[in-house]
Amino acid sequence: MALLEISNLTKTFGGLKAISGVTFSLAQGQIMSIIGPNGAGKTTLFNTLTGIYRPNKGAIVFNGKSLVGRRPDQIAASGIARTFQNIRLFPDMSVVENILVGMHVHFRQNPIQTLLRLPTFMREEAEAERKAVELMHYVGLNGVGNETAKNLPYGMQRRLEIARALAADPKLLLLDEPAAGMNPQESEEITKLFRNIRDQKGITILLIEHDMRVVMKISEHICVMDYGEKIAEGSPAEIRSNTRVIEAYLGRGAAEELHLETSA
Ligand SMILES: Nc1ncnc2c1ncn2[C@@H]1O[C@H](COP(=O)(O)OP(=O)(O)OP(=O)(O)O)[C@@H](O)[C@H]1O
Repeated sequence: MALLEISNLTKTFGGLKAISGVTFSLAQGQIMSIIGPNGAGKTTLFNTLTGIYRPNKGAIVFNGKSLVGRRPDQIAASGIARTFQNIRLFPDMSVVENILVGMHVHFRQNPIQTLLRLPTFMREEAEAERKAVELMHYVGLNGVGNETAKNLPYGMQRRLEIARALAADPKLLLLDEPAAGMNPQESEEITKLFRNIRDQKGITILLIEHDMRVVMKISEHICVMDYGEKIAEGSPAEIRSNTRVIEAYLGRGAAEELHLETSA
């Protein structure tokens, strides 16, 4: 059964169709990318999926339940976590505190327990901190638990965002341009991290990415958007040789280069 099924999804802003009748599905455990030129509607798709926008038409079914009309916090609690195109951390909080924020969707304490610092609260807090430190190590951040988030180098802030998303224990992870601003070595390392997240934690991944080396290396399936419409979908090899995708987005030179690199 598909974990996520999107059918005939449409989102307009005034007269502009940012998403126009898009249909695709994502199987449990799959890594899928959404690519396409600037303004194609990729981020709007994420914002519609996570309840920031309500679609004008269409259905979004996650884990057998409709998400249309549900609030972002309800959607997060149902198992969808995301990172953003522009990193959104709590800049003045520590690394561990930022990860703890990601866990709040599952905290069970009520305000009385918290205020009185009852044993249940203390136990849950200690357990949450232990889990936060574990996740910090998992994403490759070591010895920086007490550092203020804003003082971390850019690549480490990206990893921290991923740790915070994982802290919510998601079934589906949405990554919006996770390799943006990274050098080739950093993007290669982060690609490995995504594969580990899927292989070791069984988390399904949907990513928007402009770095075609990352996309072609990691994706099992690719969906291509242009002017709000899905213009193609398929395996990396199918997408690299799709004439419409080459014309709308990849360009002939880039497609040939990618073909040579991946067949080398
Ligand atoms: N809140 C909004 N109000 C009005 N128009 C919007 C809004 N959000 C997005 N748009 C428009 O919808 C279209 C799709 O934008 P979107 O950001 O989803 O594209 P994208 O594929 O993510 O682009 P990029 O690769 O540059 O991030 C664009 O024309 C954009 O200007």
